[in-house]
Order: sequence, then structure tokens, then C-alpha cells
Amino acid sequence: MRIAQVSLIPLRLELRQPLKTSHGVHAVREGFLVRVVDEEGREGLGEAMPLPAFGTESLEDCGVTLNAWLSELKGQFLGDSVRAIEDTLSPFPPAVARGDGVRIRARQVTPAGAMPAAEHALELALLDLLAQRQGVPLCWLLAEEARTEVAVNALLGADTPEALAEEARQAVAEGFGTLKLKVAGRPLDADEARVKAVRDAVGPDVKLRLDANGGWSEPDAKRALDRLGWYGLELVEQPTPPEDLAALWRVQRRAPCTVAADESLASPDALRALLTVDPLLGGGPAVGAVVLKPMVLGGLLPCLVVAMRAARLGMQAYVTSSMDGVVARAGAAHLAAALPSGALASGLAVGRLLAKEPEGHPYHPQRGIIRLSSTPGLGLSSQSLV
Ligand SMILES: O=C(O)CCC(=O)c1ccccc1C(=O)O
Ligand SMILES: [Mg+2]
Repeated sequence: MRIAQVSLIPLRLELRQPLKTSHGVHAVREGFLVRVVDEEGREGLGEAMPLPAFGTESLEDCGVTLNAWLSELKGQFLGDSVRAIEDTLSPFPPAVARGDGVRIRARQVTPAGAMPAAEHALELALLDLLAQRQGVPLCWLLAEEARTEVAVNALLGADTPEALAEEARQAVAEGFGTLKLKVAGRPLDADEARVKAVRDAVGPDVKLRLDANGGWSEPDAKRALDRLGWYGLELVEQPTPPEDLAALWRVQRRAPCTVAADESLASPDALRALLTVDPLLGGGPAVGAVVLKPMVLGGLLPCLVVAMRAARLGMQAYVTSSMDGVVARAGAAHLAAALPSGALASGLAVGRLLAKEPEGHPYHPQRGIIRLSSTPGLGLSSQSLV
């Protein structure tokens, strides 16, 4: 394929209501839409929505980098294969990557210079274009046996028990079977009242997951899970700080539910330790699940590799957005469809938290499920989005 045209379009997403996590408050998300167009006028779309609190590059570095990569790519030929896209982004010299096309050295070997959000955007745009050229939905490039449905969780953004209960009832009435609630950063009594309010509001059959965003110390996490476990938890994301995998492992050993590593995956050392058999962590899986954030891990293909390696060690994997726009969530939905297991719902229902979500795109969940169509690529066009 020849990349005939490229463009970079700034994107600004305002949240309906600021989202409070133990990292701080998110009120607005800023990033870029990437467009690559082939000679026949097909348009591939990608999105960069950096989240520096999760270890990505800054908005400014992301923009400068994408501009440079796109101008390098313009007019170039790439092979029509996932391999050629990998080679284009590969940090390795041609003899290692065996490339047949252009190479822009996106994926850095050294984490210090990594640009995961920019890598994500370019990879997604090229995958979207390739899938369209092959006439297949994007997930088929990732796995032949990709699922057509992806279950998603509702993220409850309210703060008080009363408001949470109302939000939870509404989400269940909309058909969501899994609810997610941010905890930590407040007294345990307050979190217990919030979790209890949600459980009382929705009854025992709805899955309830918590996300502490690393905000508990190890003793805090043990105390919290001893108490909150009584309300029936599906899992808890990142109970303890990201770098201390041994603490995470110890928390998992006595937790009443699955512990999912999320922020830990943004640290290259912690990720390496998670994905290798470490005798210090008992020689088995460190935790029950890993959370894949394509924006943080630098694209769908790196996420797929992490999922495969996690599965080999006995860890589940699921995908979440990082409060992204439609294009990134679409890519993440295709990744979720291609994972080894779809047992855990994906965190891709965040459109309901955004102030101006575009209408009429096919990635709105219906009754807690995103259904993937057989439209080639992502099935989105930039005209309908900006
Ligand atoms: O999982 C979801 O439903 C939404 C994703 C989410 O919670 C999130 C959004 C922005 C930044 C971090 C996180 C997180 O999972 O920790
Ligand atoms: Mg999380």
C-alpha cells in the first residue's frame, strides 16, 4: 500500500462530570486523530490520547512525534501485511525485523524514549487501512477466531453512596451485567458505604469490580478487601502501588477475588516480572488478571503479545480504554474480540461519561455488549467524527 495522504487532527474530549481516581481528577482529555489515506482514497484512522499519569508521553511530545512520523510516512510504500506494519514501527534494524518497507523507528527499545500513545495511533491507522484493503474487520488481522461480541462494564463515576446507587440501578436497567467503581483515596468506612450502596441497589447477580488505582498501601489493601469482599467482588484493579509486584502477589494470595494488575503494566520492569516465572513470586502467576490499555502499551499488537504471554502463565486479560475517543475505543474493542478469552468484561463503555460523544457510530454498547460488525477495518470515517 502507498500512503498517499496523512493528517493529524487535534481532539479534545470533555467529561460530563470530572472523574475522581486516586491519581487525581480527570476533567478533560486531549489528543490527536491520525488519518492515513491510500491511493484509492481509503482512510485509515488512529487515535492518540496520552495519559502521562499512566506513563505515556506528554501531549506535546506526542504531537511533535506524530507530526515527524507522518511526514516521514507520506508517499511511502508499505507491504500489505501486519508484518510490514510491525516492521514499520520496529525499533530493530532491518536484518532483525526483515522489513520490506519504510521504517520510522516508533517502538523504542529504551522505555525512556517510548511514545506509546503515538505508536498506538499510527499502528491503529495502518491496521485500519490494511483491514479495509483486505476487506475484513480489523479483529480478523489479530485473530482468525475473533469473537463478534464484547461484553463491557459500566464505569460508575458518582461519589456519594446515594448517587452511586442511582447510577448503578440505571446501568443495570440499560443491560450492563458488570459495574466498576473507583475506590481508595478516602476512608475505608466511606468506601464500604459506597460499595454497600451499589450492591444493595443491584442485588447479588450483577458483577461488581473495584479499581483502587494503586491507592492503598499493602496493609490498607488487605484491610479493605477483608471488609469489601463481603459485598461480592468480581475483581479489584491495582489495589497497591504499581512497582511493588511482591505486595500485589501477597494481596492476591489472600484476596477474596481476582486481583488485576493495571498500572503495573506501564512499568517495563514490573511488566517483565509479571510475564516471567519468578521464584520470588511463588513461581506461578503473580495475579489473576492483567489489564491491557492499548494507549499505554503502545498499540493493539503489543497488547496481544502481553495477553498471550499472560495466558501461558495462567493469567486472564481484559482491555480497557484510558478514557479515549471513539477511534481508540473501536480499536480496543477489536483487540478484546481477539483475546484468548472473553470471560472478563472490557472497560470500553466510557462514551457515556463524555460530554459530546458522536452519535450513530457502531461502538455504543447495547445492553452491556459491543457487537462487532463485518464492515472492513474499524468501520469509521473521520467525517462522521469531527
Ligand atoms: O475500565 C473502565 O471502565 C474505564 C477505564 C478506567 O477506569 C480508566 C480510565 C482512565 C484512566 C485509568 C483507568 C483505569 O482503569 O485505571
Ligand atoms: Mg484501572
